[in-house]
Formats: sequence, C-alpha cells, structure tokens
Amino acid sequence: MTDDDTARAAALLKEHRASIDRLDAILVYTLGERFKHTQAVGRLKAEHDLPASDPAREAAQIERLEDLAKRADLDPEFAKAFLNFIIREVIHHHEKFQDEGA
Ligand SMILES: O=C(O)C(=O)C[C@]1(C(=O)O)C=C[C@@H](O)C=C1
Repeated sequence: MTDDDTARAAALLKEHRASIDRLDAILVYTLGERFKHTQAVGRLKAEHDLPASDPAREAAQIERLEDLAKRADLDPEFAKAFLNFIIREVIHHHEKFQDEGA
C-alpha cells in the first residue's frame, strides 16, 4: 500500500460519503412528504370514523414494495420491515387524531 493508494482511497471514501449524505437528504425529504399525506389521511379517517389501519391496503403495499426491492437490488425483507416500521408510526399518528377527535 503506497501513500498514493491511501490518498486515492481517502478521496473515494469522501465521494461516497458525499453521495450518501445527498441520498440521506432525499430519504428525509421523501419521508417528510409521505408523512404530510398520511397526516391528511389520518384527519380524513378521524373525521369520517374510518379505522386507523387497513390491512388489505398494507398487504398490497408490501407485495408491491417487495417486487420493487427485488428490481432495485434491495433486500426485500429489509424493504418490508422498513415499510412496516413506517406504517406502524402512521397508524400511531392516526390513533392520536382519533383520540383527539380531529
Ligand atoms: O392508506 C391508508 O389508509 C393509510 O392510512 C396510509 C397507510 C400508509 O402509511 O401507507 C397507513 C395505514 C394503513 O393501514 C395503510 C396505509
């Protein structure tokens, strides 16, 4: 390993980290937009006495996401766990709206 190799590796690491930071920003803004819509859905559901969760919709979302994940070279189990994690949080928000009588 020469000093040149080490310098090249350091430059590559810096570039990858810059890309990772940009992608993390996209994830955060994307999640922010998703939550804006789910908050609106939560208010709508609370106003119309609709159940917080919709298991049939979730099953369709999971199936679609697993397929997308495979095509995107992402572990489908991870994609499924990630979506389930987000949806659990959304349902928690929906239940809060219902408790508050939003
Ligand atoms: O589509 C809905 O009915 C929602 O409330 C949104 C959402 C989601 O986060 O995608 C959350 C809870 C439901 O169980 C299904 C989907």
